[in-house]
Amino acid sequence: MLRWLTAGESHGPALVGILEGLPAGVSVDSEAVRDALARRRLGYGRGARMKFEKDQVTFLGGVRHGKTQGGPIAIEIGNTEWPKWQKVMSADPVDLDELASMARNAPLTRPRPGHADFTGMQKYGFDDARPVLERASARETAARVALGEVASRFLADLGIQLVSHTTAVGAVSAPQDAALPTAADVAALDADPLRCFDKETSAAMVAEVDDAHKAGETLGGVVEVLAYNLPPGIGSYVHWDRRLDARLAGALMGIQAIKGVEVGDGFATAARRGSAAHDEIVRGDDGTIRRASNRAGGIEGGMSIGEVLRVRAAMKPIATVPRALRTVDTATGEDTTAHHQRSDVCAVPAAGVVAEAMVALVLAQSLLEKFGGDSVTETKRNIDTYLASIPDSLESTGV
Ligand SMILES: Cc1cc2nc3c(=O)[nH]c(=O)nc-3n(C[C@H](O)[C@H](O)[C@H](O)COP(=O)(O)O)c2cc1C
Ligand SMILES: C=C(O[C@@H]1CC(C(=O)O)=C[C@@H](OP(=O)(O)O)[C@H]1O)C(=O)O
Repeated sequence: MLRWLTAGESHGPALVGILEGLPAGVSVDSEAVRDALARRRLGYGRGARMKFEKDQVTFLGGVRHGKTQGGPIAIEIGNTEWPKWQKVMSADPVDLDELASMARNAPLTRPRPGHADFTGMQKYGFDDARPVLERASARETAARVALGEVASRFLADLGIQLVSHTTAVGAVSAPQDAALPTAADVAALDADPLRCFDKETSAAMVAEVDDAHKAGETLGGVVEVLAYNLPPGIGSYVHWDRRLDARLAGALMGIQAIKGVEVGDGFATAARRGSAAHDEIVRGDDGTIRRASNRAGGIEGGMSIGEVLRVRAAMKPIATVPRALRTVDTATGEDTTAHHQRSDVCAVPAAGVVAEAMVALVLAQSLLEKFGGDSVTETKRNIDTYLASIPDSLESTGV
């Protein structure tokens, strides 16, 4: 079973991610993880911290000479902000008088609506939102992207490629019928300020971010993740928690600020009549069975069907709004406005990279559940044997 965990605070010394259950023989190194993390920092509308902070990557275990070894993989991502926060975020007790004199340590008692601040204080018994926001912060997604990159390398060894892109920022959306980007388009997507595949839409998104910034506002949007060459039969219809769509939805929903998930045409499908909603099974020119369309987004009955997997996640606008929202000061009881320092205006492009990482982890987990394997070679052999065992009468796309 593939499982993963992250630990660490936004301004602590480092984040740590652990991935357990990946076979041996996956090619990955620090540079690959650094590149993945650099992609997460991209995007028009991100805040000051993205410009001056660097992600310092160290493998602490599980990889030797550029190959996974089959044991747990531990990756540390150092926070370069740490020197400024050493006292405030020290694990060991510190001189309280010194701490009291530090502006950086002033208790955060004006909880921000849309964040975990207020309820986190209630729930964990804090009189300061600092410990809440330190762990609730999306800085943690750096650890997920690091682990997701290792999972992506495994998928690539099996011939499966992932692509993520931005389909909406605020009220600006890419055309519904726009062509889907493929693995060959990833460099172009990463070079686009919003990671949007449609140039005209991207320019409109830049203008939308500029406008929001000027108005002291923030923006959300929608990202899409595509998986190519996924074999049919990953996941299962037999039980709710084995459904691939359920797992993907949970993983995407588990990203900070994601408030909606769609598989395939999702909500649009709900408005269609049945005959225009599903993907007819037809015989292609080469004689194999395929789908006449892919409205389902590559999943039926909780299983991959061999068509392109397509999932979307909707992100709410950044909650630390410069035009500060109303709150109550928990120290004085007075009505006030929320705490605000620096913040992103829009982090949708970064959320796409995080969503891609979560999809990579879930697909790797579901593939390993079906095919197992202690080495990548063994997993690959098991996939090939399964595909070869499907009778001619059932041969379809992806087989
Ligand atoms: C990549 C990424 C970057 C984010 N950056 C910020 C930020 O700079 N400021 C902020 O207030 N929220 C930011 N967020 C969102 C908050 O972390 C999120 O709104 C908060 O955790 C509450 O959302 P929840 O109710 O879904 O947990 C970011 C989210 C992601 C995915
Ligand atoms: C640090 C990252 O994102 C942070 C996520 C975040 C939040 O509230 O989620 C708030 C901001 O942190 P700070 O308040 O320290 O500037 C972002 O910069 C990162 O993505 O690496």
